Amino acid sequence: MEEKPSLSSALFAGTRFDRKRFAGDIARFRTGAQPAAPAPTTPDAAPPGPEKKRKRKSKANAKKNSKKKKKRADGAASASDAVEGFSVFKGAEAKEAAEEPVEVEVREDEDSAVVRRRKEAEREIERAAILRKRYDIHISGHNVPAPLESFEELVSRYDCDSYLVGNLSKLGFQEPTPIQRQAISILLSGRECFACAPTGSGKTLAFLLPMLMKIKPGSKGCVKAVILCPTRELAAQTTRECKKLAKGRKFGVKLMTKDLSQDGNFKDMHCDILVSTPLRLDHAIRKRDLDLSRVEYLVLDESDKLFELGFVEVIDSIVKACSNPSIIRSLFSATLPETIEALARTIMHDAVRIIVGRKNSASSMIKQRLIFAGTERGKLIALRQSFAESLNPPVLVFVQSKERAKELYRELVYDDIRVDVIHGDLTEEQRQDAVDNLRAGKSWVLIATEVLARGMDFKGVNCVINYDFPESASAYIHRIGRSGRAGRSGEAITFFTEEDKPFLRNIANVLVSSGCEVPSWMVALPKLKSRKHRVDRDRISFLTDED
Ligand SMILES: Nc1ncnc2c1ncn2[C@@H]1O[C@H](COP(=O)(O)OP(=O)(O)OP(=O)(O)O)[C@@H](O)[C@H]1O
Repeated sequence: MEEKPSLSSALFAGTRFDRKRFAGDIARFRTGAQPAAPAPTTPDAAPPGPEKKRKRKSKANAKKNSKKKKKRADGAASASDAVEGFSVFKGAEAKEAAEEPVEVEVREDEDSAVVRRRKEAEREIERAAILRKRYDIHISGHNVPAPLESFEELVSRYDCDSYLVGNLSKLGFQEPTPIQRQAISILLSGRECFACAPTGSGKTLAFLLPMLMKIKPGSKGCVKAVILCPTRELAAQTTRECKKLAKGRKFGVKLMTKDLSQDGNFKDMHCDILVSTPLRLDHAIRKRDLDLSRVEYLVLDESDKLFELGFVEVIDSIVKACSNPSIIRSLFSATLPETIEALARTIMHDAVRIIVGRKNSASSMIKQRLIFAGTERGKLIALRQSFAESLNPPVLVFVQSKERAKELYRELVYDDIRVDVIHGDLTEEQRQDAVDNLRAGKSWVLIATEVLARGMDFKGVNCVINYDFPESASAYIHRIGRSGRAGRSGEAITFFTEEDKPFLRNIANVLVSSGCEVPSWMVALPKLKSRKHRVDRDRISFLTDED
């Protein structure tokens, strides 16, 4: 509890007025209108012809005397008190010249231009609201840029390099997903954001694309962007995605491996974008003199997980090491617990909060089922039965600990299915092999602990089985979110025993909020104080050690 103030102060420090970042706001203040995009030059905006001028002159003369009087009354005060925006129009020279009728006309033209721009801004706001409604995007924050209508707007509105647009198309991304529509425009306008969008909805591209558009490939020893991920597997996956998107430009994209963290010579390394887990990055900062003072972008992916447990202090020191005052920080996750949100709400400066769909809910693409298996033995029988009836690989099976992962693997390895296992006791290579084997179809079933629950993108995982009941609603949402990604449908089966029954309510509520049916007694169960559900379970394995 002690860490929060220091973390937050570091995370959201640097709230001084940044002219570069708020150039849009300054422009708006100057014109008095609120254009979300540069005001188009329409024929209406052209200066009036001579005939029009003569007609206006007589009208203007009628008003002139009263205006003159008012001007004199305002006098010196208006000149000296002029705030930045007004001084543009109210310099001493301009005042003298305003005695002439033609200047009054100019002012009228200016007035109509202001009105026109205001109308344009209103239309822009309306258009943005329609887009947000269509894509179920909810925002809070002021002057939030309009969501993208299409990837083409990256060029027309933000002057995106053609190589990047080409890469999007090569990757098969035709339309931005809702989170991409909103988060990209916000980050490109130089604003910070914290974003919550369903699993598999394209959050990775939502932070990679603006990053690649804003930073320039540079020289040795200058890290410009840092992406923090809670697990090594996710960091490796994000590095791969980033390289694919950056193809054609000489960006140095580096994954913080164990070796790099312990022996890396960062001063001589060309590394524009660094992807890491918190502990490895912290180690490199402290022991290898990694300089992060010129980082322009900091992304905390799976941010709620990063803030959990022992990571808080580490994240705090990383955030402090990224000391560039113009840094743009963003937080992304499919779950945004109230504690993290409350922290961000009170202290994030000028950040926009984006929620796509309903906060903390499962992807609507997943068909979810809860199955009562009675006992631990019952779960093993139910699993085998389900594989016998229909095994539609790839399948992910989640258990609550590495011991149980090993036990279940020993059970299933004798069955006629291609099964593999991943947990924290394996080497980094073994873990990566397990992931690659599932991706390549060499294994059909992968037994996993929580290490695979966050962010991992296996195309076409058809089914997630929660062999062990998840410890919280957010763990459930992330686990089952390994299926039903990028618009595909998926299935999630969760076994529960007598021991899990008191904890069913939380998960049943997730099912209800994503439109799945559950028996009414489940949601009527009493609310528990503890949100975490950790059970000492009987061993899975019925084999003796000699077997
Ligand atoms: N605009 C797009 N059009 C089509 N597919 C996309 C688009 N953007 C991303 N994808 C694909 O969608 C899948 C899921 O994306 P991603 O891994 O970024 O999801 P996520 O929202 O980060 O999920 P999680 O919360 O589980 O981390 C990936 O396979 C990615 O290639």
